[in-house]
Amino acid sequence: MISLNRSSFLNKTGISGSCGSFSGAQRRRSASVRVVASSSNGRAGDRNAAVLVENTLKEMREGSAVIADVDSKPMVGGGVQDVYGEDTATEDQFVTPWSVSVASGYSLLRDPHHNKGLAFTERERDAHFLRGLLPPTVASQELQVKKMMHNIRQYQVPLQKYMAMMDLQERNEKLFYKLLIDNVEELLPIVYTPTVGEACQKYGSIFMRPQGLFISLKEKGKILEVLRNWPEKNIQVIVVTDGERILGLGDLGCQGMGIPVGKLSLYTALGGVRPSACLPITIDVGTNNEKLLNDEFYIGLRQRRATGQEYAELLHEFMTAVKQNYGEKVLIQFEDFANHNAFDLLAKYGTTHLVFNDDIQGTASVVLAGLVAAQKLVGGTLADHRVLFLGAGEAGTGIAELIALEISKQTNAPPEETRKKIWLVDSKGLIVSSRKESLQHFKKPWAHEHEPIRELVDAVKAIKPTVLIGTSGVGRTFTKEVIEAMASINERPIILALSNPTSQSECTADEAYRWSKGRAIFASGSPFAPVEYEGKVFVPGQANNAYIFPGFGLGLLMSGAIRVHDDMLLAASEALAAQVTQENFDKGLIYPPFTNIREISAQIAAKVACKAYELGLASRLPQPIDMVKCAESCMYSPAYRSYR
Ligand SMILES: O=C([O-])CC(=O)C(=O)O
Ligand SMILES: [Mg+2]
Repeated sequence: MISLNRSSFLNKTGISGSCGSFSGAQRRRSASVRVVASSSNGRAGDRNAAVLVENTLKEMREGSAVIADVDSKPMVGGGVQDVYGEDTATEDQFVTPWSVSVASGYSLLRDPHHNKGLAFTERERDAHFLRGLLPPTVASQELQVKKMMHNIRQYQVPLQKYMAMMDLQERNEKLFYKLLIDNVEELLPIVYTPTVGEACQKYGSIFMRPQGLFISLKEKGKILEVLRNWPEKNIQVIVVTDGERILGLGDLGCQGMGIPVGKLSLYTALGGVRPSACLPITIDVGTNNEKLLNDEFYIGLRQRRATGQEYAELLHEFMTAVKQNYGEKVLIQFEDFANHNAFDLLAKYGTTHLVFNDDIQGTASVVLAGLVAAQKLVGGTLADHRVLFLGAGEAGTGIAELIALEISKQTNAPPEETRKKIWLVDSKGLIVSSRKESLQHFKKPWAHEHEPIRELVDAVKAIKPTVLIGTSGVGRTFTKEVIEAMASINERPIILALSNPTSQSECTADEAYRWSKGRAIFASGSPFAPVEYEGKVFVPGQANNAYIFPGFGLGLLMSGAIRVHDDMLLAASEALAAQVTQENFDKGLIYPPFTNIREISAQIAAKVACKAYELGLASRLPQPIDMVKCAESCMYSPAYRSYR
């Protein structure tokens, strides 16, 4: 192992003085540079490492170094500048030495960011001390993909496929993303809903290696230190959960970690954000899930959930530490918090941090996109619709609000008026004004004048909605009677069963098509296979926020946005709706397939970034001329790089 202090670093590299391609900020920070090269084999390793350090520093000047913080492309800008976090660096990083690790030999094979397995070329095997550590054959990345897909398809049980994918992510990150990008439709249900839900339920017993950062009540007062234990310094997106409402599966405590990990792998695969810029975090304040508390394999704090001031203080320390450590342009995505915290956190930090709640805002944006697109199939405008929700939590009220906002924009009517087209049913029945006093604050705008109605089917008959949306988290609640009632009112009823995973879906695709006699325009949160009904094949759409958040986040990062604004959500919806082709409409689809998701994400990112500039919320100047090109050019590529 070799450590170079500042003077030998500068002497050896010749960086002092002109500083080559290093920027002013990097130069200032060079006082804290420590270059560490390690090898597994003692003195020979030291010699090898010295050579590597020389070479790497040379390559760093040329901008082509194989160093731990660099993925194939920097997020924005060029050369090595982003490696040093020029835009996200805070004063504090001046006193935190960061190190550039040069892995070689055995440690290179064990480093998931750089490992290529059998794809290391002969020259690379010589140059990086890999001789003998690999069998003789050299394989292409394409062959590796083929082999991995073959292996994954052998597994009958989805959870086994999930574990194989997680194992790959920990072993060879680029191959993991190549697999996911090239086989997105097949692998999305594995690394994401529905399988990720089962993985969270069984997280303790399938736990092998920790992923992400765990911040529990034990870390109170030390969260900044915990953040600094994470190896990557240039973080741009954090997905954080407290595990209280994981999909529609309820409180899974610390085992909710599967969700931030899964969401961030989509940030990279679907949105092109560098993996090293992504940080999954689970905040563990306990769990009220008795089964987990009594499970000997449970990995979290064995106590009931902290609430009130204790909860608020921990969250506040977290939010403060994130800003202090990563600056104000790090995107914090709240995921799968329970209603009572989700709305409060968004309101509390929406004005001081770059925060986005995927369940409230991401889901709203994807559903609005579907409804905008559906106008091509049903005719008319959004303002012609009456919408009924089953479920009045984050997703339900979030979607309702965004629809009302869009109709207001289209018609110039105030939201108080446009909200009247939208009705919600919760566990007590239709939300009506006579219930107003006892309602949680986020339900109050939806308490319209009407007599109380207990059952969903009666609400359908009374309200006569054109659109029925399930956000209840309770499976099989769109019964035959409910769907038949929708079909008797509408020629083409729009039915969205959004709860996840599949077990919690309000109805299946088969039920929606069969009970509506093939007339429903149907989409669901979790994927369903195509359905054959009376000799015709119906392909259900997937109304999942995965269409939105990766491109939305990319747009925020591209523009250096400092706050999220509702108009950006509307822009994302319009961009997504515009991607639905005539061919998709001909199949009854209101969403494009996931196969082209990276192009779709680039379009969404471009529109979101444009809106950020328009609203004066973008900090990255000058504004790019061609936003789509800019989005595409800063997307991460999973292709192997050549290590000279
Ligand atoms: O994760 C998903 O599939 C969608 C989502 O945010 C949720 O259901 O909470
Ligand atoms: Mg969610």
